[in-house]
Amino acid sequence: MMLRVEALTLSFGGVRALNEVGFEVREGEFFGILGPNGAGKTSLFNCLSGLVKPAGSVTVEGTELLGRRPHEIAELGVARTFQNLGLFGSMSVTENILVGGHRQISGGALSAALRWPRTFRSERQARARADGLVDLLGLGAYRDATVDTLPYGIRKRVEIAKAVASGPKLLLLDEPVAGMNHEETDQFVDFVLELKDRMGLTIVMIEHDVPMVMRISDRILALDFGEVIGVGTPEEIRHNERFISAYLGAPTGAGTTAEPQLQGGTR
Ligand SMILES: Nc1ncnc2c1ncn2[C@@H]1O[C@H](COP(=O)(O)OP(=O)(O)OP(=O)(O)O)[C@@H](O)[C@H]1O
Repeated sequence: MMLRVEALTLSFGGVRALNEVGFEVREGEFFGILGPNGAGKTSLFNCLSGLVKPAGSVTVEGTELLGRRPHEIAELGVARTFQNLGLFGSMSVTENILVGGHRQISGGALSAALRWPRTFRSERQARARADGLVDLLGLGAYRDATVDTLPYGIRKRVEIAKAVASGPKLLLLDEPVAGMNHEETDQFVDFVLELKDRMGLTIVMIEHDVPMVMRISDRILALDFGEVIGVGTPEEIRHNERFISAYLGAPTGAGTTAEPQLQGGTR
């Protein structure tokens, strides 16, 4: 199992942000996380990336993550993007990717995808590697562009390129299409699915755009008030009564499907 979360519980004072949360993500899955504001999605990601200290267990391919520091978790092959762009705006696309790839790898999915030799150490080689990633991700036209000058959708791609430059096996995407228009969102979906295939990634994604999550995910975890209210295929979640009422704020009649009403995810 790529990711196994068991009895994850996190409190802030009297607020229980996560309550006995458990689920599993299989290798190669695209796993979406949905829930209204305050459901605990960001808290969950913060647990997975070592930013907070919950109770419970989180294992990646059998290795316990809880108790490890964020850089140790990154070294175990877990990469993350944030809601706000984590880029150096005055640096070029390639320079940003070089920063992301500072954790040198000598094998793994990225090397395989780009056919790199097993050991690859020098600055020149690191640059060649970043160039390869730029091409792989269709960012060639922007290679030397300063990040601040690029459209938002492209900057988001650069951020993801930076996150995967270290050759992770598990990628955590935190609201990647927030702030994108429909066209940018569609392009992003194509981009991220190709990236996943090319690099053999497992992806876990938080996103408020319910139709997009339904479209892209193999399976979905639905959270509300820090608890799991459903895990299943998009079709199963779409018909899950607890999920529907969490989004609409009231119980709904039999046969109702959530999707037409679900655009924002706010209560
Ligand atoms: N640092 C904190 N201090 C106190 N309470 C917090 C903190 N972080 C989160 N919470 C609370 O924990 C609960 C879960 O919040 P969280 O941010 O994880 O939800 P979310 O699903 O990511 O929401 P959103 O969609 O708005 O980002 C909320 O009640 C929130 O107010």
